[in-house]
Formats: sequence, structure tokens, C-alpha cells
Amino acid sequence: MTTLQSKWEELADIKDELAARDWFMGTSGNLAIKVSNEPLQFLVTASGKDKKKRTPEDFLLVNASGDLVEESNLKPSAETLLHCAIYEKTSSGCSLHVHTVANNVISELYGDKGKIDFQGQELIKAFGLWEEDDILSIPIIPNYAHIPHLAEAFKSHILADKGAVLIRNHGITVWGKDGFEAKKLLEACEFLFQYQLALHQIK
Ligand SMILES: CSC[C@@H](O)[C@@H](O)C(=O)COP(=O)(O)O
Ligand SMILES: [Zn+2]
Repeated sequence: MTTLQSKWEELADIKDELAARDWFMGTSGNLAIKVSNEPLQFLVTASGKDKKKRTPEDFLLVNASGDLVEESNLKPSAETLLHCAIYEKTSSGCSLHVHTVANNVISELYGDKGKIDFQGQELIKAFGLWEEDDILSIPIIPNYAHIPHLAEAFKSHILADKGAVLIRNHGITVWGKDGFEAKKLLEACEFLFQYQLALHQIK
């Protein structure tokens, strides 16, 4: 199996798992996985498709600028520039973006603060935060309709090889060294958001 094929399979399996959680409502969400460093090339979901379905056209190979490596009648995700920013600034190997009700409500509740912090919650260990006083701080940025503008705002929060950024009333993007890590971070964030919303209900 070539690297391209194995990366395709890795991303397709993640897509299926996230689809099983119903995290691709209304064709939302996009996923990417790095295939090579020199030249930088990555697979990204084709724009506007139903990501709950598995088809041979689910992913497109793009370069560091987000342009197609080979001609296609499909377009790469409208948000490919966010994935480009991650691979430009880090050695991360996979980036995942989903819209969920929980991440949208949290982004609205905490958007004016520009971040949401979690401390003393076991799941922050997914981000490598093991000490009792460690804080997981997830930035929340405005949702600019102009994607190059959104990508610029997003870029300033890409500070390590793994991370997460919430886009207000839009969704979350996470990245990690490979598909396993990126999915772990995404699941941890969604757990923390649901936990926080549950706390709001009883307080
Ligand atoms: C109609 S879904 C919302 C989209 O505008 C976008 O935010 C999204 O996540 C999916 O866009 P896509 O171009 O399919 O990757
Ligand atoms: Zn989106």
C-alpha cells in the first residue's frame, strides 16, 4: 500500500467514526491528513459533500497553498486554508473540523471572553496537561465569512503541534501528530463542552 493509500484509509476511517457520532450535520465539517512533507501535500475532504457517506471521491490531494495536485471536477473544502495554516506552522499530521451544537453553544457563551478554560478536569490530559494546576485554554475567534481573513485570525492561535481553536457560532478545528491524536483531542473537547453545558444547566 502506498503512503497515499494508507493516509486515505486512515482519514476515511476517522470520517466514518465522526459520521457515526452525527458530527457532519448538513454537509458541515472538513478533515485533512498530511501525505508528504517535501513537497507538502495533504488530503482534504471535497467541498459540500455528504461526509456521512463513504465514496471514492471523498478526498482530494492539495499542496501547501491548498491547490489541487491533480485536476478534478470537485473542489477542496472551502476551509482548506485553515488546514494549510496548520501544516505550514507545525509538524502536525492530521487536522479535523466539526460543527456540533455543543461547540457552537460554548463558542457563543464564552465568545466575548475569547477563550474557554478547563482546569481540574481529567480529560485535559488528552492535551498532555497532567499537573493539577494545568489549564487547558481553548481560544475562540470570530467567524469571518472571508476564509483568508478567517485563516489569518486562526493562524495566530497555532502555537504547538497539537491544539484546538473554536470558531464562534461555527465549529472547532483540532490538530495533532496523526489521525489518532487529532481524533482523541476532538473527542476530549466535545466531552469538555458537553460537561460545561451540563454544569450550566444545574447552576
Ligand atoms: C454548509 S456547511 C458549512 C460550511 O460552510 C463549512 O463551514 C464547512 O464546515 C464545510 O464546508 P466544506 O467546503 O464542505 O468543507
Ligand atoms: Zn465549517
